[in-house]
Amino acid sequence: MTLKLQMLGTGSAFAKMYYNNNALLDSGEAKLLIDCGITAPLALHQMGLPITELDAVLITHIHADHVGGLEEMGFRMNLIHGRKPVLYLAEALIEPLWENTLKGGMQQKGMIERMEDVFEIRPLVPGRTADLVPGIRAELIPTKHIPGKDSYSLYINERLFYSADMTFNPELLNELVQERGCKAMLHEVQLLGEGAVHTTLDELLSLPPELQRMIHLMHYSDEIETFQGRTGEMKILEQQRVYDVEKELEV
Ligand SMILES: O=c1ccn([C@@H]2O[C@@H]3COP(=O)(O)O[C@H]3[C@H]2O)c(=O)[nH]1
Ligand SMILES: [Zn+2]
Ligand SMILES: [Zn+2]
Repeated sequence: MTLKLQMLGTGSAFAKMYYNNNALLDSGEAKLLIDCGITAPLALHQMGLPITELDAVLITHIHADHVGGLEEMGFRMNLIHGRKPVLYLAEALIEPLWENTLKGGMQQKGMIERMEDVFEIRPLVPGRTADLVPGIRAELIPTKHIPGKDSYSLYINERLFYSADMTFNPELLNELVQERGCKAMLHEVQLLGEGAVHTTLDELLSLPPELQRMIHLMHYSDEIETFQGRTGEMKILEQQRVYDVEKELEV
């Protein structure tokens, strides 16, 4: 079973040269979308991938570059295709995603009163590996991003770490490699400024070279071109390129 990765976008929240940092994982048997930001429907359209081809969506946290495309996804799937998209998310995100994000645009008296009326909700328990779609299982790992807002990274198929949005956590990265057999890391990076809510390039460059070699950078700002050749042993994920995870991303 070959796991393929295609980033719909590799941009940070306010990037204008890249779509939102949302990922398509294809196991050959099923397709999982990780996060569905504002630009995700447009990116999928440009990739020529119908939303009906997605077997499930997993949400890591509630920022618009990670959930801003769910209203369109929900309405199109239900109103045009007569299907509820499968939505995986931590139990702690279910209520705020509906009450604070989706309800405003999607609630319709007598027709759509709850998120369950437009999505097939599949709650995830952090720390427990769940079978998401055929060929893809994942464990939610609570990570620090915005104080007071829940946010989760992913450990996929006991070999691939997906940071989502998080501040620097070298202990976690070391533990994943040394104790859990991690073979590749897709990691967000903030290129400029202090890392208040993200992980900075300088922080990642402080990691040992052998760990850096496992890291592929994503969720970056428009300045990324000026950082070519300045990312140590780390590579920069290319937007919409299809990667064979084992052959091209694992060390
Ligand atoms: O305390 C805060 C809260 C938010 N922000 C910005 O808003 C963005 C929201 O999406 P993001 O998580 O990809 O990136 C965040 C940052 O760019 C910030 O800089 N500091
Ligand atoms: Zn983000
Ligand atoms: Zn965020």
